[in-house]
Amino acid sequence: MQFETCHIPGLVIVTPKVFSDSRGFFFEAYNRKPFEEAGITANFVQDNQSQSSYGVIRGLHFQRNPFAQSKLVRVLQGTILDVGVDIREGSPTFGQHFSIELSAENKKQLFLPAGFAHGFSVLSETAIVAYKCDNYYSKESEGGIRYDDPELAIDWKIDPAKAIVSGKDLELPLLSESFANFTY
Ligand SMILES: Cc1cn([C@H]2C[C@H](O)[C@@H](COP(=O)(O)OP(=O)(O)O[C@H]3O[C@@H](C)C(=O)[C@@H](O)[C@H]3O)O2)c(=O)[nH]c1=O
Repeated sequence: MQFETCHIPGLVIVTPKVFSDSRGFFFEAYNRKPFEEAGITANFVQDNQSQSSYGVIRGLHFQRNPFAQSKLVRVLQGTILDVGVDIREGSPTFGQHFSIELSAENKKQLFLPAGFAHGFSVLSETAIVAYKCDNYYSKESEGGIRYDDPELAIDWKIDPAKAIVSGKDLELPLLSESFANFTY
């Protein structure tokens, strides 16, 4: 299992060790010990799974305290562009985002600690996404940011005319509306 960091502290790219043989392959998607050794001590309590077709963008979502969630995201089928936006108050990288292609083929996972807004776009015909969360779903604690906030300028790598976004997500506020007190 390989753990890599990126330009935003806290985000971790996890690449499993894959054992291939004549039957197919095997890998450990999660094992508490190496994750803890890599500094990921999240106590996962909920597993989610969604299926989406090409052009779907889900996000950008987060939950407020006391239900803020760390997430470990992977793809069971297809390819997505997974995106994390730093919304940690006082963070030097506040408002910056990181994106990475996660696919059933590359088997990469993205760990996002609490304090990140999360979203993904579907780059393949369909995609099944699975993610572990270390806090329970709480409708009352849900928050979000517009996926097409010009300030974030996220390239979702899909034709904007083909974007499929839920009515709920289209009504999300901009980063500057949610975090009005923050100055760059
Ligand atoms: C997230 C969630 C939703 N639901 C319900 C609420 C709603 O009726 C239905 C669909 O919810 P949503 O439209 O919010 O689903 P979705 O847009 O897929 O929401 C997810 O997006 C990705 C990007 C995340 O990071 C997740 O944390 C989550 O916010 O499922 C649960 O019962 N439990 C959950 O944990």
